[in-house]
Amino acid sequence: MHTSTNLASVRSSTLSHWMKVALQKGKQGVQRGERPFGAAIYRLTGEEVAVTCNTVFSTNNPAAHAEVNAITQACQSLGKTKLSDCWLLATAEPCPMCLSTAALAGIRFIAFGATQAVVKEAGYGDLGLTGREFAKQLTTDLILQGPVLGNECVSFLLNNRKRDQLG
Ligand SMILES: Nc1nc2[nH]cnc2c(=O)[nH]1
Repeated sequence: MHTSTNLASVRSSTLSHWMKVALQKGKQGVQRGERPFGAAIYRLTGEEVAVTCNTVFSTNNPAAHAEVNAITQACQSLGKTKLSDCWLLATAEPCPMCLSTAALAGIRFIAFGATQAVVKEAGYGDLGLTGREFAKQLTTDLILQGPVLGNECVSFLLNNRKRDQLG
């Protein structure tokens, strides 16, 4: 796992731009009553493949995290199950479930905004293992880069703290 170097040679300004798109989608989700998480998938060439938000509430599906939705949508849109030529952008550090899904899809490049500590502070699911800790256990080589657009992503989470008690 690498946390600072960008081996996929995408400019940090490009990552910030992609993160803004994910953040915007997360904000749209909040307006519809969803939890404050957005994600996006871009090809290394710069092509936008998927932009999604958390839909746990509207689908009654605890696995409908923004990142899992993005991976599902990207695979369906590209008609394949491997996304090894893609970046995954997530407004918050992906949880172990999302990282597992990304690894299964062959994703090697992930950028996140807010850390798991902020996710926890905002009252959202803490599995006791951060994405960064989990990534170290994976046998796949993963670049997990963050924070990207950290201040904006932290504010987004903290301004939308959990009010429900449903997990
Ligand atoms: N990264 C991330 N963490 C979450 N915790 C609860 N929902 C989510 C989500 O959609 N994404």
